[in-house]
Amino acid sequence: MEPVQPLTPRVLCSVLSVKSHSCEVTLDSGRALLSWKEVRPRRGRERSRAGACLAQAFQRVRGLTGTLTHRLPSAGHIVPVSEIVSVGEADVDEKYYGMQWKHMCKPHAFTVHYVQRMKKHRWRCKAVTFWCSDEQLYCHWLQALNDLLEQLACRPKRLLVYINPYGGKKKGRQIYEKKVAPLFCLASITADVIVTEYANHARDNIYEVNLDKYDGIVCVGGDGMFSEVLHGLIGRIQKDSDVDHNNPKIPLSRCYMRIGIIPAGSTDCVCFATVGINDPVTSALHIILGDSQPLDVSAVHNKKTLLKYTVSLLGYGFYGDVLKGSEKNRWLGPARYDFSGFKTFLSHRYYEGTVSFQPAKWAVGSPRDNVCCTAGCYICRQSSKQLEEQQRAETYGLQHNEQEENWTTVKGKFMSINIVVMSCACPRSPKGLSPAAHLADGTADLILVRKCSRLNFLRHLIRHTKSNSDQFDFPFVDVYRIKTFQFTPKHSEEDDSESTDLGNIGKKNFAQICTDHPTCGCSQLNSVWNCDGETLEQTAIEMRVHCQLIRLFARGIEDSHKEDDEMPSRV
Ligand SMILES: Nc1ncnc2c1ncn2[C@@H]1O[C@H](COP(=O)(O)OP(=O)(O)OP(=O)(O)O)[C@@H](O)[C@H]1O
Repeated sequence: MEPVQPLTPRVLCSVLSVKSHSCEVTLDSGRALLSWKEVRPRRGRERSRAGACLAQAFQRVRGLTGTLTHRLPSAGHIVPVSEIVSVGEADVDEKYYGMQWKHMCKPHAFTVHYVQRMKKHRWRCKAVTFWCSDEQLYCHWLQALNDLLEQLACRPKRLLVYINPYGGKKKGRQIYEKKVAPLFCLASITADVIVTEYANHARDNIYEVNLDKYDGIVCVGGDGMFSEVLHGLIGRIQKDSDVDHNNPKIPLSRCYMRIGIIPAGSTDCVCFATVGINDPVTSALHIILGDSQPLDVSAVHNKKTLLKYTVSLLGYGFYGDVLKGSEKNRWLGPARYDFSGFKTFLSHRYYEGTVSFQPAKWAVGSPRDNVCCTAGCYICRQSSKQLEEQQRAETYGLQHNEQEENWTTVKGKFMSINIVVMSCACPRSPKGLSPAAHLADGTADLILVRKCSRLNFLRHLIRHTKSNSDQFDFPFVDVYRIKTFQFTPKHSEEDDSESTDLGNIGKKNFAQICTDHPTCGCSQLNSVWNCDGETLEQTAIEMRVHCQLIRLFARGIEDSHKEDDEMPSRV
């Protein structure tokens, strides 16, 4: 005979005390909700024994007779169990105990730490302490809450943390120690911390470390640091599964280990676009809750060599030049991007080349449909289903041959060519470069800005900063939803290096001079690619989007209207 399991009640309800107020506290295991609400004494009726007793005790201590009920707001609090950070025995302060509970036997208290949503997607960890006089009841509550938390299998227990001590304002280590480590400790997460000693330390370390020990990798730094971890993890997974990532046509193995980003850089674009804010505490809480957001990754190749992976921007022309210019002025800190942006705008360069791409015909959305990617995005979920079907088909040898699908080619002179895998929203441009781009739909948005006047280009740029204007609504801007892309500059590197033509050599040298003296008005032949904040040496590239290749400890940007509705009221 099977042992009989003790029956845990689906709903646990008790009158406990919160900050000297009697509250009806309910734990609904079925719906995984914890709620508490003040017990209001009704006129002409007696209070519950425990409630009356507690209220009297506090009234006596504080001399609040007759005023207690007026001081309490009536609305309650509801916290999903999935948003509880931890539950633990509370310190029963001697002084507090002596003063307020002296008429009772020994009080017992437990504290629930939970996520509270603030404005603009910011999260904070709040605490509420529940008091009761009955030890058995107290144990029952602790047990019930901890049992429910134990069932949340998505929560990480052991993390590998890389800190870039030189990213952004060089506060990575401080941010981790002061804001993040205490929260991890509260949530009983153990972390192995590595403070990087050189660029690419994290990437190289990921190739060597035993990843089975960890439930996730966390990087403390900016987009550059995230990119390091991304390259390390994707590279490691391909190596372990014998996939040649230098072959641009080959499907890559997906990485199921999640990456968390604690923002501490000059640009925290990936964090901002996946969480909605670059705030270390908010990101730490998303990690603790075990959020999981799939993310598309594009692989950029030159012939048969992998150059880089990108999750945000692959930009040629304006954004390539801004990055190149900013690198000369690193000493300016984050202000280097403004300075370089201004200089690049004044130089007003355009570049010639041929763009070819395969449109994502199967995609559910389009770049101009105004459907933004939010937490639980319908479009990304559709892609997850399609991806599963595709994988199933591949298992049965029914491979889909995309080589045969049509390519579109555009030749011309471009101010900028941007391919964005996500919206690229950041504090400066809250909508991003392509507001309707999705995090995990297996596509990228290609934005072609053809040669135009300086004024028109300025108008296009300014629209990125306004929430109600369409930056694509110009005759010189085209936007496409794509899955693969190729670019051949008019003056390819090979032509330049192999050519012995005197005219070409002269042109090349002249272009070099003019790069350093942009005000002379002649055009530099080629720009550089800005690949998630790093320059690529090659200009002739091909790119392919890999649907949901990695996962982040994030959930996408929560709908702010929904967020306001869900914002619990205070007791
Ligand atoms: N210990 C280290 N010393 C020097 N460079 C490092 C170190 N650790 C990491 N890096 C490199 O520093 C670069 C910038 O890091 P990070 O992104 O954290 O800061 P940032 O100020 O935001 O820079 P970015 O301009 O890339 O946004 C990354 O490319 C990373 O590879």
